Amino acid sequence: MEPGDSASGVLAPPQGLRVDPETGRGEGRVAGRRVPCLLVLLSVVPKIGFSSFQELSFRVRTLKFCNAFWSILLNYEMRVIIESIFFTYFYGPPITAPTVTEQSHPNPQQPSPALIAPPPPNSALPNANPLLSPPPTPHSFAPPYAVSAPPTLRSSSSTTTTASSKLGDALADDASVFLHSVISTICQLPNSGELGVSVELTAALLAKDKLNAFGLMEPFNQGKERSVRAYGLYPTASFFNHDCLPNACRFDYVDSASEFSNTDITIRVIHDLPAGREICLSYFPVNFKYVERQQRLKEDYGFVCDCDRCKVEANWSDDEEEGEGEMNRDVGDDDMDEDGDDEEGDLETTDSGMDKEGEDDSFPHAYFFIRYMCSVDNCGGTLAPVPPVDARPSTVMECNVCGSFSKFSLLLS
Ligand SMILES: C[S@@+](CC[C@H](N)C(=O)[O-])C[C@H]1O[C@@H](n2cnc3c(N)ncnc32)[C@H](O)[C@@H]1O
Repeated sequence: MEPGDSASGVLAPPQGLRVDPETGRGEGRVAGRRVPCLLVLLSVVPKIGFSSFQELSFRVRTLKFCNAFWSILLNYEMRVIIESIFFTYFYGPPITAPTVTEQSHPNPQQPSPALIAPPPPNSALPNANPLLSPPPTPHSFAPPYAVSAPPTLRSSSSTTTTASSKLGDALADDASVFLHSVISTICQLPNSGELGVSVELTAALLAKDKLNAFGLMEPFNQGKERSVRAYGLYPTASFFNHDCLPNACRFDYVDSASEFSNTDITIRVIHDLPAGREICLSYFPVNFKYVERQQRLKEDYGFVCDCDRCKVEANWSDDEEEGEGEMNRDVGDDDMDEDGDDEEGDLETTDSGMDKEGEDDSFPHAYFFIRYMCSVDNCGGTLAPVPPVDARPSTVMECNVCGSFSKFSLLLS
């Protein structure tokens, strides 16, 4: 740790974390200095949260989690668009000096100004209280395990441009036409007459917003695919680009049994990073196969991934893909017990977390799977070191999906 880093292992702002242009990917988060793996990069409160409507019970439970979590629900689409407008008009200026650590809802009695106001009492929307009426339809478009943010929502050029000019050309489909009509009726935004909300803007905001949300997932269940229960928008966390071999990962503690359960997220690095290294998350569990990953990224995020792992796996046969799990274990038996290389040392690490010399060209990420992928069946979670407690480094790795802990022996050996 360095001066300014907190005793609980949070990276000192703001020099620790930059936002830099990344060729072909807009902007991305970059380590402003060497980041040791035990540090928490970000710990952030959602500016806006909303239920996925897939689980009615969750809506009730969010009230318990956090009073400041915006829980006045209309329906999903309605909330998305209103929230987006709110962001665009009121949070449009770029996040120039990111708040690296935000206190979790310091005063629930005074909701954050980021929380959008409920509609006026004379709202024309029928059944506005979600606890009284089921949602009209579950949404189908938001990805179930993802973080993403459109560059334009809070891009560096957004300070002076109007909302419509910075949102690009989203297609005005039926949903946006409908939403626009609803908004026009009920959404009494300050200055709305002056700013105007067109159908195109509505469509663009809808498209942007769905890329911005972090899904807060169902608890891990080995036999069941996890679905999203709620979404949160965490603007300071929205600059992380995707990599299929991430060097950081996201944790939330919605289901924590303790009194501290809430909708905050933390981003933690999984291994040491040199200054200048881009910091990436995986937008889905790391055990997804190549074809599945590419499809997800294309459909949900609009890009073709050409990360190091994809470059290698693009040439793999189906057999190799199928045998991946087995392969990992084989390689692990060879590597784990003997190498014990020291991540705290000065070796240049790749994004598989291994020093370059030790990598196998045909399967460079074997090392990543051994060290950083959870070994619990069907989990696919990423392991990150638990942050220090009272400035004492921990020796434990935590899985960001199933929450299991394992010994962190290699790093500290
Ligand atoms: C969460 S945002 C990340 C921040 C974004 N780059 C920006 O400038 O605002 C996700 C979007 O970034 C871009 N992106 C993220 N990872 C990428 C990657 N590995 N390759 C290409 N584009 C990527 C895609 O446009 C994606 O929809």
